[in-house]
Amino acid sequence: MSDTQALKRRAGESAANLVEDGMVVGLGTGSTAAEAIRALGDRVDAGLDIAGVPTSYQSRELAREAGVPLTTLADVDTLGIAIDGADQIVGADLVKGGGAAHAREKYVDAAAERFVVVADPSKTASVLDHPVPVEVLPDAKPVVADTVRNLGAEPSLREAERKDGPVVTDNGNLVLDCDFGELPNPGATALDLDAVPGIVEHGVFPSMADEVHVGTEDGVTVEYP
Ligand SMILES: O=C[C@H](O)[C@H](O)[C@H](O)COP(=O)(O)O
Repeated sequence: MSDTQALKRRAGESAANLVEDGMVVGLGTGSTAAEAIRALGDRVDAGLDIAGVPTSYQSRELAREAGVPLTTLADVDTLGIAIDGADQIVGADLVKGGGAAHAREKYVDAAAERFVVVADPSKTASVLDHPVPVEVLPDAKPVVADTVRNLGAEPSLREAERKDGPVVTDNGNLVLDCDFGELPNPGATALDLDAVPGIVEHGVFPSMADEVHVGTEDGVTVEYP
């Protein structure tokens, strides 16, 4: 395991330890959330009684492998906690969607009573400036690209690494990575993008994190932004 992955594991285990018997847990996507899912699987093996709501194909398959029972939002009354990674973190503001899972992540993370972000130290910053992943309906790509240019961003279609052509999300859509430079007011950028027809969801998660667990060489730092 790389040094960075070991830090992600620390963060994931720390968040997984917050989960209590009887809880429904939102299962985030990505290499850090994966560590939390594996740690939850170990706790289920030891007798913890929970159900997980996956946010992607990846998190569903990983939860199955780890032995975490699964459910859906439609089948539960409350979601006690969601554990998810992030591409960049400034206080409670996040940019997410490096794995193109941000649409499902956003409604699951928002539905949780407690949204816990897990990360390695490279994810924390003093200002958000990560390109914003924007999931678009395929036919809407040209008009959404024009609109985000008018909003001041440079969009680029996310290409797949191991297939010819673009990334297609779990929902059958495309992703435009939109470089706005700095995002001094993430809430305003989120509202701008919310209003664009053809956008399914974007990766600005303003004021959403309740807790941030960062794995470090010495342990885990926990912030309550
Ligand atoms: O779409 C993917 C998600 O938003 C991930 O949670 C995010 O990209 C962070 O992933 P990782 O923990 O692998 O850096």
